[in-house]
Amino acid sequence: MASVMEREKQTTILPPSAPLVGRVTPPGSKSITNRVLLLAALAKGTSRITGALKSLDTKLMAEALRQMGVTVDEPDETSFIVTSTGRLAAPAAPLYLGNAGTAMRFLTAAVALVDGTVIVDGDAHMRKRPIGPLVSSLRAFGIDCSDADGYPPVTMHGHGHFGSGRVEIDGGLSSQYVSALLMAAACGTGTVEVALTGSDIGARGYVDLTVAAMRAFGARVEQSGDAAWRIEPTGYRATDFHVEPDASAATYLWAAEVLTGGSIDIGVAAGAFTQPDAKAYDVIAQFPNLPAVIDGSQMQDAIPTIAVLAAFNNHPVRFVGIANLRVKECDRVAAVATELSRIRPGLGTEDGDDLIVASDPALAGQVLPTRIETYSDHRIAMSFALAGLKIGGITILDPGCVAKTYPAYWQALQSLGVELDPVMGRM
Ligand SMILES: O=C(O)C1=C[C@@H](OP(=O)(O)O)[C@@H](O)[C@H](O)C1
Ligand SMILES: C=C(OP(=O)(O)O)C(=O)O
Repeated sequence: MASVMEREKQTTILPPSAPLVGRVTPPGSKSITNRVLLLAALAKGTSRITGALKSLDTKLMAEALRQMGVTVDEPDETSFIVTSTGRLAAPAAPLYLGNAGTAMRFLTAAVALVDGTVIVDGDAHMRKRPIGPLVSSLRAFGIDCSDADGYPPVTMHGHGHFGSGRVEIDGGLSSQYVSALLMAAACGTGTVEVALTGSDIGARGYVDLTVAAMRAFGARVEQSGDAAWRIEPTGYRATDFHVEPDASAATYLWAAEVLTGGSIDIGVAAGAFTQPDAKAYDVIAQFPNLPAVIDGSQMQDAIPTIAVLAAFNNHPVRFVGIANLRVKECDRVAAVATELSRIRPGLGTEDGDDLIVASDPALAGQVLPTRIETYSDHRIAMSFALAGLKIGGITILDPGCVAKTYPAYWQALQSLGVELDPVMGRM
């Protein structure tokens, strides 16, 4: 066994000798938790959020809201109780959002509702993730804000309201820009129209998720045509809200099930999710005959999962529509190609913005000692752990990075009978 000193630095997966069988419920959805935390903060009164995700990304959102005078209580492991005046107060210090894309983007628009100056910042990774299109769109709408050459930190000089009229946004790099504007727009002085310009948004399902959450908190938002939304200045109404489990987290369990020929009950049917990544279920279910070409544009966070699965497929797989993966927690196109090829040279290659996984069913059962670099990216850690279910010697470096969205991930694998060296607790 590895020494205590090494515990936080790595963990090695021992391929299970039997199919994985058991019950694991994924944690609450990150996307939905961070939407409803913000909407509850913009509503006057008390909202009880149950089934919520408690992880780095949602704790950073909750902390930022507290800095702006909102009371966010945490009575148990899966609930937040949010009490607000419906207004966000100017914080005494910059808001620090780590590498939480949802928190960074959603708050960049929402802090326009503050009467005063707010700095919205993240960690070194976030400072490389573009915010320029959102900031330019806010500026063109008449909101006084600036960024650092298209990247965080953002400095906002808010006037206590969002204004009214038409705000245009290029959501080509991130759908989160569109969601951010939509959520802030219900706190306008009049009707706001949010209109897409430029390239279409990749994962539209996330915008649908935003609209659904807004409606649950009393907003009136209607889609006009394919590329615009009209939002009435209703503000938000405090509401009790139950968050569904995280579909991206579910992809690791679905993949573990098909890879080991097991049976993992995640407590919710794939068809019951409202999040876009649930589309991955139908793809994963086709293993070991995954489609030869997979369009990842509508299930982006599931692509590292499916790419690792593809390594054991019966034939190669080309992933298309995944250029946005280059601006996630790390450049996931490069990271997946590099780390697959660390397992076996040529297993993953980049072709423009596409990813090609060569696939080799004979990998299963081999011992190929490999140290997987995770680039502080939870999804690289969680997806490459799947390779360790079939190949001996897979070591995941910095396993604690799963804390971003799935702090109990290693515990979940262990509860299904997977042995880890060292044994891992909650991150
Ligand atoms: O709106 C959301 O909750 C999310 C949108 C997606 O990001 P982009 O819109 O940047 O593609 C996704 O990758 C992210 O994990 C969550
Ligand atoms: C891209 C992701 O996160 P975010 O953009 O919210 O940081 C993710 O969770 O895979």
